[in-house]
Amino acid sequence: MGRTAISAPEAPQPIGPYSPAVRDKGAGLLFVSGQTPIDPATGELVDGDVGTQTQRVFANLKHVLGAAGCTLADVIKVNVYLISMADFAAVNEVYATVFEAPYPARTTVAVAELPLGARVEIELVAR
Ligand SMILES: C=C(N)C(=O)O
Repeated sequence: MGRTAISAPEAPQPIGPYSPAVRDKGAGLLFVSGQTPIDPATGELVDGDVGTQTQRVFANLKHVLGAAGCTLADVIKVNVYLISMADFAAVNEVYATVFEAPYPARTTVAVAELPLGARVEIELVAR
């Protein structure tokens, strides 16, 4: 199997049957599962607005990337899921503090719902 699961003890544990990240050795890519704003200390969503939620999501993503020996500088593609495009500007504000140009490619979509009632979920591809 070309799939190597990455476990990330400092990140929230998966809330379903998936791995925090999977490395594809052949392609040299790391696929990081969508992170929601779960506080790993409590296992619950952080209190606060979408900006606070986005900060928590990136903290979680950094833990998963770190467990795979990667950083945000290794990220090439980002998928952002929101429950409302009214949150787009607030998410971009946080996003611009965590990535530097040249920015990864990115897609942002609004969906009907996210797990646990989160306002934002973000997944990554890194190399
Ligand atoms: C939170 C997730 N990544 C999921 O449920 O797929």
